[in-house]
Amino acid sequence: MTKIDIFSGFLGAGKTTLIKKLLTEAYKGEQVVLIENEFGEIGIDGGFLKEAGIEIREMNSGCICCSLVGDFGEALKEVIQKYSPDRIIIEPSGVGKLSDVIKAVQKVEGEVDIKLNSFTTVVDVTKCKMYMKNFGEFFSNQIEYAGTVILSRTDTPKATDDKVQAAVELIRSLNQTAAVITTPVEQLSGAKILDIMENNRSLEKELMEEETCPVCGGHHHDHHHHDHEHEHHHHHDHEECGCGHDHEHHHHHDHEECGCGHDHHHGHHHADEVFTSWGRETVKSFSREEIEQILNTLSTDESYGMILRAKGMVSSENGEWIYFDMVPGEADIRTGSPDYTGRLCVIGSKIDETKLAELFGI
Ligand SMILES: Nc1nc2c(ncn2[C@@H]2O[C@H](COP(=O)(O)OP(=O)(O)OP(=O)(O)O)[C@@H](O)[C@H]2O)c(=O)[nH]1
Repeated sequence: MTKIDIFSGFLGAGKTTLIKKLLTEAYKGEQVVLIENEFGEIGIDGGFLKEAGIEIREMNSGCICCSLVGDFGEALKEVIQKYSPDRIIIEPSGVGKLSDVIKAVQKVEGEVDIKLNSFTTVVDVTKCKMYMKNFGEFFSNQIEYAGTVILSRTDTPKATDDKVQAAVELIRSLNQTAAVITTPVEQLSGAKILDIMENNRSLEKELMEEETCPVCGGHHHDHHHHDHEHEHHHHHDHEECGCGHDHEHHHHHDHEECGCGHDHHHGHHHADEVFTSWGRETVKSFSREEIEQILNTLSTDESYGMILRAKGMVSSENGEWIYFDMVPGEADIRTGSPDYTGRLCVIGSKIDETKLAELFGI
């Protein structure tokens, strides 16, 4: 039996950071396979995880949701047959829909020995409101279908109590049952996080399970079995055409774009209609100051489009490599070991690729 853990989350939310923590603190000793579905031209996360000895299968393809159902099922079966791992971690594209991933896994559930173990969504607490407003279709889906929501960046000064509270309320408006983790993740052990993800027990439920039930006064073990268990319902119920899309309110006209033969119009957007990724390989060297400047420009200058994410590794003049990771208003720049070539990736909405190339001077 292979357990499947899905970690969804918008671009830059902190999925990889969380997965790394769980790999060392919670999944130790287990045979784990990570399946990533990167949106973008370059799968930048692949490298370091590969170094950690973990198998990765990347599927860089434009039509994310359909390709998920297509290659994804095969990839999943192949991995299970080849490795029979204890666990498979799926990190879907940041702009994918969690419901699509869940459906894709359910489709192979009958064919191989797997258990859909957990669906977790990482949400950047500082951007929750803004993303929900601008990219609700993708962002909200990830929250709606989550068993656990983990707030990231609750450790930063921007995350005031009011802000965290407001984010929790927004999340609650979409999902009443998920456990929402608001404690900064570094204060929790990986094992603790895994326990929350797998068991998602509300305090109410824990109280119910105590020897003397605070509600009925009886003992729940042995003969007294009351029905106080509130099972969580994940939304598994729209499975019609097998392409992984929700066609509930859609009429089937004759538009065939993504190969699944169904109509995805009427307010239903593919990630690649809304988000663009711009990626380059480059041998150009940059100084730390240049990268700082560029990232600052991307954060503040709207003429480049609505930039959601920039990430890369480039060489610098002194032989060191500069690694950067940026979400609007927040850039992490560090040095690291040389990579096989310099890589840049910028993701956003309505981005101006020509201007981006000019900005990076390539
Ligand atoms: N301060 C703080 N930084 C975080 C937290 N989580 C993630 N980050 C930082 O945010 C950046 C992006 O994190 P990743 O883990 O790569 O995010 P991701 O969701 O995997 O990103 P994509 O793969 O691009 O979708 C990195 O620089 C992380 O160090 C957090 O809880 N607190």
